[in-house]
Amino acid sequence: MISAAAVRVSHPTGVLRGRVTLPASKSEANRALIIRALSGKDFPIHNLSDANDTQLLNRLLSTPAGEEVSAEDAGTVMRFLTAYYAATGQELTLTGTPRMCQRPIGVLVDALRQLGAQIEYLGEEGYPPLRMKGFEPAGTNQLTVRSDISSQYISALLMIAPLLPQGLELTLEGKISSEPYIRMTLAQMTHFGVQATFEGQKITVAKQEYQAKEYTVESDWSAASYWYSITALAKEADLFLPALRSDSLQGDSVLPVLMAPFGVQTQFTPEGVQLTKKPVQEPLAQIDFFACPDLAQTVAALAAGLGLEVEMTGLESLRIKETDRIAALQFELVKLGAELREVSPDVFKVFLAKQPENEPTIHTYEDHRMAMAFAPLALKVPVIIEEPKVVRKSYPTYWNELEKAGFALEVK
Ligand SMILES: O=C(O)C1=C[C@@H](OP(=O)(O)O)[C@@H](O)[C@H](O)C1
Ligand SMILES: C=C(OP(=O)(O)O)C(=O)O
Repeated sequence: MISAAAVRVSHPTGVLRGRVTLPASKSEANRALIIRALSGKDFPIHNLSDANDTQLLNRLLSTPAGEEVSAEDAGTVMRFLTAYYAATGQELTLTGTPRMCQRPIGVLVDALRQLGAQIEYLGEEGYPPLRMKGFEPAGTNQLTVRSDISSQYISALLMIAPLLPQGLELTLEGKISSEPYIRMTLAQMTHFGVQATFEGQKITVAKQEYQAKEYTVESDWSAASYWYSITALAKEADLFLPALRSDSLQGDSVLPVLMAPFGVQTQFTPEGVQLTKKPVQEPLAQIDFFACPDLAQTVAALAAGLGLEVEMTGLESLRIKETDRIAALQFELVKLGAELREVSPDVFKVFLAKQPENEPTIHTYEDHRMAMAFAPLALKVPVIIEEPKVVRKSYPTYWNELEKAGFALEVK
């Protein structure tokens, strides 16, 4: 099924009970893998994600790098490896899918060049592919970097910071987008014995050594969002999601608060969370995704499915992800009878526009989150999801889990 051109998804009863398996967080896993490689030490990383983004990075770090390395469509792999290969002075070409070569990397390359990395653009200035040509410390440890485009540049720089001759003093310029991911990076560095300070717009990391220490990756809250949406759209739902914690490092663990107005009750237990369907409350007037951009598609599709009009802000970074996610949402929501319109600069609103199509076919734009965010709508009308294999990026077992939860899947 995973290789089919499309899959028709429906749910005969609308009633869901039981236990769901989630992938481990690819964000946490990929940080642990980079830190382990930088430490030069060996230690176990438990619950490593089976997501392609993580499997790919693990493979690339555990075999000698060839002349050309592909980060495929994985943003963290591309950005974290750029800094890793720079700091370790490796000479090779780093590239990715055609879409990856449209995702900007100039902020990171500029910063690494200031530190002494020799990096050449092989295509368009500011974008992969990159030719990594070695590292000669430049004598500066003070950098100012824009923080309003992608937090992945900052995380990449922070992880190599303790290896630099004088550490790093990083001043963040502008709004700090996806900030919880920066805090996740610092928390994982602390776990491995590296101290840093983050005050206002300034992050300081002295030269230090990473310590070997076991690490257990938490389940992925971004993946959990699809089960929140399923719970909200179901007639009745009681679902258990294992290995999620209330003291999570992941910013997407804001879901219990975000999803309560949509009628999802979250109960934490020592083993994970129990989701229960409740009546929809007064929905939030406006939801800001600046700190949790990966939840935007889930919420936009859910609002359309529930027939709720919701204002969304903080969507700037969506244009440079796996696809232009704003454009993708605008094209696909129409099929569900909704419209995503920019009502003022940076404020988007899901409007209810017309009757939904009978059996909409959702195009997924090589974006895992388009497939996963729209499949839950099968609880309202059968939906056809194109290119279902896209889920392998972060949640390869997604379709099996839907089947276990009573969804009917028919390969097209
Ligand atoms: O650091 C990370 O693990 C991530 C940071 C976020 O990207 P941006 O910082 O580019 O918003 C997020 O969207 C992505 O899925 C994972
Ligand atoms: C944006 C994402 O990933 P990345 O930037 O790491 O490709 C994502 O998983 O939604």
